Amino acid sequence: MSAVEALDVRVTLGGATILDGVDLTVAAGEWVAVIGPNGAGKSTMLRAVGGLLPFMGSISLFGTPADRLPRRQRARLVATVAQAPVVPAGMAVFDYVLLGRTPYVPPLGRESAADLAAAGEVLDRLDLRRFAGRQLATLSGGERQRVFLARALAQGAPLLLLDEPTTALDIGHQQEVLDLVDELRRDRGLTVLATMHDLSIAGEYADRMVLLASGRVAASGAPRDVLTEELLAAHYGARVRVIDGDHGPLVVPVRSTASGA
Ligand SMILES: Nc1ncnc2c1ncn2[C@@H]1O[C@H](COP(=O)(O)OP(=O)(O)OP(=O)(O)O)[C@@H](O)[C@H]1O
Repeated sequence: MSAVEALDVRVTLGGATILDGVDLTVAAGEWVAVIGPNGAGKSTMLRAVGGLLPFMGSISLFGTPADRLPRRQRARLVATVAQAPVVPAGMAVFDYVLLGRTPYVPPLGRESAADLAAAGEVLDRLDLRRFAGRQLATLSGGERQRVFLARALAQGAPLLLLDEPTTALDIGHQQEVLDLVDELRRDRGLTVLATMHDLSIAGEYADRMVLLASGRVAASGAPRDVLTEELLAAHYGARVRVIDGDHGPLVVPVRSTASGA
């Protein structure tokens, strides 16, 4: 069964067509990276899959049409890390991560010992325990980004939607976070749909890629089929060399000869 099956998804915002008939399938346990230039519609696609905006067409999650999933049930299936999540003012890191357990807390009830343990375990795995009592607002951008991921992981959902999960992270933390997500994918069969701007990193971790351009799928397939010099020139206007890496193609930007010495 597919974790995500999106067919002919169309989104209009402010009178403009943002997604213009996008098809996207993600098999359970797969990691699919959505790439494409700024404004292509990557975040919009993730938000449609996550139920965060209205769309036309159809999206099914684990075989159930998304619009038939009650909110609470959807939250047990899909966890999203947005690009810039709204952070409640004055909230401590542990309490924020604990919000991930909301879909399991009975109405008017309190978090159980298991919920507290789940939040603590994620903090440990992301090496964030020392920040547990700190106010979220006092963390650095990269620390905060890992806390956002921690909250999503605490949700324990089988589908993880990541919108640019590594933008604020240094190279070591980028690898730490993506390796952890990959490990969870192997251990728990987690499915990952992620927008990613770093094409080499996307190619190393993703099984498949979908290249969006102007709200349509311009290419999709294995990283080596999508990360080609021709496609990247055509859709990003980028001069790059693509070289073979151990785990996928590596994309190296090349300076224009006209501006070189
Ligand atoms: N509420 C809105 N009204 C009008 N246009 C919108 C609205 N929200 C988003 N857009 C436009 O939709 C397009 C796609 O936005 P989206 O955030 O999905 O792009 P993206 O591919 O994720 O880009 P980036 O790489 O810059 O994050 C952009 O041109 C954006 O300006």
